[in-house]
Amino acid sequence: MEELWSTYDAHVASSCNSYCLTKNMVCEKHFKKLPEYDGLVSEFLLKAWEGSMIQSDKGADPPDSKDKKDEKLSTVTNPENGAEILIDFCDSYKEFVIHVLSSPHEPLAPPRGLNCPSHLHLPFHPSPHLCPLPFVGTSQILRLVLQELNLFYSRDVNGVCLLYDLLHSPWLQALLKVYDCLQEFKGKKLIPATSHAQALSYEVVKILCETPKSPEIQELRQILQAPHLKALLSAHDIVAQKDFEPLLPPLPDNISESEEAMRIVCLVKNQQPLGATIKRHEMTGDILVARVIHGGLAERSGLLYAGDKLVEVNGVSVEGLDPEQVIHILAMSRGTIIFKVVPVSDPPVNSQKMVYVRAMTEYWPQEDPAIPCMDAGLPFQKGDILQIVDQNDALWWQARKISDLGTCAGLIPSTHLLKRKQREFWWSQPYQPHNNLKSTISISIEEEDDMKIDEKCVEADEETFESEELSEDKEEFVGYGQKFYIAGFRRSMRLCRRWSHLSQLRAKVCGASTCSGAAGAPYEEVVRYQRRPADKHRLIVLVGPSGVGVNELRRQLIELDPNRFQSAVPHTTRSKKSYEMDGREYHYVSKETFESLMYSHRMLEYGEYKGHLYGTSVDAVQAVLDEGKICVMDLEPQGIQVARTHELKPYVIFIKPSSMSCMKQSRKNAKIITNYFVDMKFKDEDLQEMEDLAQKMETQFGQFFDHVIVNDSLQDACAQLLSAVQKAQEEPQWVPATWVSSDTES
Ligand SMILES: Nc1ncnc2c1ncn2[C@@H]1O[C@H](COP(=O)(O)OP(=O)(O)OP(=O)(O)O)[C@@H](O)[C@H]1O
Repeated sequence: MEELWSTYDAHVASSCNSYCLTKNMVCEKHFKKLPEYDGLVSEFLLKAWEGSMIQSDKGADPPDSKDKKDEKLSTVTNPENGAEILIDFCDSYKEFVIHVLSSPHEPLAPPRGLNCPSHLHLPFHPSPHLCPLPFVGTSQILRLVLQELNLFYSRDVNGVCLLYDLLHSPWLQALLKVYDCLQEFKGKKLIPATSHAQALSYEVVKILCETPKSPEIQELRQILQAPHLKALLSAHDIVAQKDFEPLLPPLPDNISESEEAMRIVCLVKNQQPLGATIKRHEMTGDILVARVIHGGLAERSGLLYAGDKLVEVNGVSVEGLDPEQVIHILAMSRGTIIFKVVPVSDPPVNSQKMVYVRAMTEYWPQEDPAIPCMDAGLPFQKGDILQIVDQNDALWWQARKISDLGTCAGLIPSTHLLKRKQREFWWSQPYQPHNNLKSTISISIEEEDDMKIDEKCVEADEETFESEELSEDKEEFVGYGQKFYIAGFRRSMRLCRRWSHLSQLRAKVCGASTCSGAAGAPYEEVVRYQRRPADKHRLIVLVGPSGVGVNELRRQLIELDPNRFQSAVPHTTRSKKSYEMDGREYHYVSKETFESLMYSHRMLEYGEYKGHLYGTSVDAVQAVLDEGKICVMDLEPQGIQVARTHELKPYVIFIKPSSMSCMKQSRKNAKIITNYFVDMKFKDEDLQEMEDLAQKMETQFGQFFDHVIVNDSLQDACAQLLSAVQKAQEEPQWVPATWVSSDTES
């Protein structure tokens, strides 16, 4: 019985309190508060509760648990019972509040519950004055509620303790005070007290100068003459003297019943574009709002929607006009533009979620005659991350660059449209490079030829080769003067990377593979990825034109902390030399094993050099990552696509040459590794070639580069590399969405 009651009490008590709160909150808007009712309610509840307890105590025998349901019923139906009185009172109190609010000028009658139980002897002094109420804040109401709760608190009513603590908490009180302040200001229309505050200030200063000096006068003069206050008053006057509220023309009196409902929209033109495009309806010839650009003036006004029919612009009827003529009227208008529109019956709702994509191609609206409005187009470059805000239109989406999220969105071609454009272009101009859309599909034969090394050189003296390779082996064996051995720097492997057979071999394998599967997609959906400390590290891939310093930087990074950074051990089919160890310089495997790795796409890169196969496998990279280290590898750009899997999550850093003049200076003593000379100095042609190649790489593969480092000063470049590698592992980065969706295998 007691358990039943306590639950019930807590419920009724909180209901009654919420009535008080509701009453006060509603009343405050219209009438003076009636504090006597608040006290009355609590007093009444308390007495009713005591009454009910007396009733329950009077019950002859303690009830059995099986009868609990019946008891609850009898509790409610017994007229002498406190619970019923409580409920009855709450109902009548609610009715009373509603009555007072709905008919404020009628004389007050006491609430029903307050008259009935004579044994409670409640005093009742209704306030005869109901007049408009000054603002009574929520924090004040809370204070009153707390006062009432105090009564319950002192008598240890069940559940009140908790409620009291909650309502009494300083954070709630502070929050409500802030809320009150905001509410108070919300209702106020801000009108300047004077539009000549600056002149007034000068006047005051003048008077102060003439009055006898005192510290207060001195201080006030200083304040009024401070430049920031002068600037503030000047800004105030500029705003105060302007009338920003456009005046709408009066509605005509003679609007017939049958006339379509019109909306008159008034926009104040500023430096920004209007943010809407128009079109002509093919059948009716009506001028319609085609789209409203997100974040633009029209969208922010909330008054124009795609599909609205334009009737007039600045009082000029648009009937029979071309969209261009309407645009001309808009362009000529200054200040306020008034549209008369027939609103669309069903304004479109954008319920799509925001999508982020990486642009895999570049787009220049100025060079695209098909764009509905050139000025509304959003130009972007390969690798830009775009926030797509609207995909309602099948052909033209709306997007922003994440580097510029505060601006209004722009039009970009949809995936479907961009692919169609690419197809049309390829069919129509097979021999021309595209002006505004450059393919992301793998390297063309012509350009690939530019990237591979001159075969004449490769066919140079084999003997020189052997002897030079041997001497390099020895040098490499001692690990650049260090006590540890660094794999993956052998000259044969590096030359092999550049060797033309690489692309030929890859062409054979990829004919049947999916390695260029997503190459044609103009946008790649991306998400923010933050590597958790327990996750494996991301693979670091360095890319750059031959001779730019990729290997030098990689070596310096590894030497900096060999326990943290490591290369993957490559595979080769050549036989092991006497001083070599399997798994240190290379993994020595048979041609069959190598080919099986190749055909099962477990090779990130591979090539042939002097009749032997060389390459780096996914497993070799994984082995480094499994040890908890960061694997740093050097890849030809064509290999990036293969490495882009959720398994390795590569972070690609492009090493870029600096300007020719800087390079001539910095590479004075540098040596190129070639297959025909050892320790050859850079010639001007080499540097020029490096620059050209870097440009080609950026144009073709720039969309895959997560970071670019210009290798001018070796020390700076190395510091930048270290910081980029740390960021890649520790800070959130944009990665393809497929890498993080758990069910997707890439
Ligand atoms: N910033 C720099 N300043 C001076 N010399 C540099 C700089 N960066 C690299 N070098 C030197 O340039 C030469 C070529 O560098 P490196 O061997 O790293 O080129 P690479 O990009 O790996 O080319 P490849 O792939 O053809 O081996 C080396 O002698 C290296 O020490």
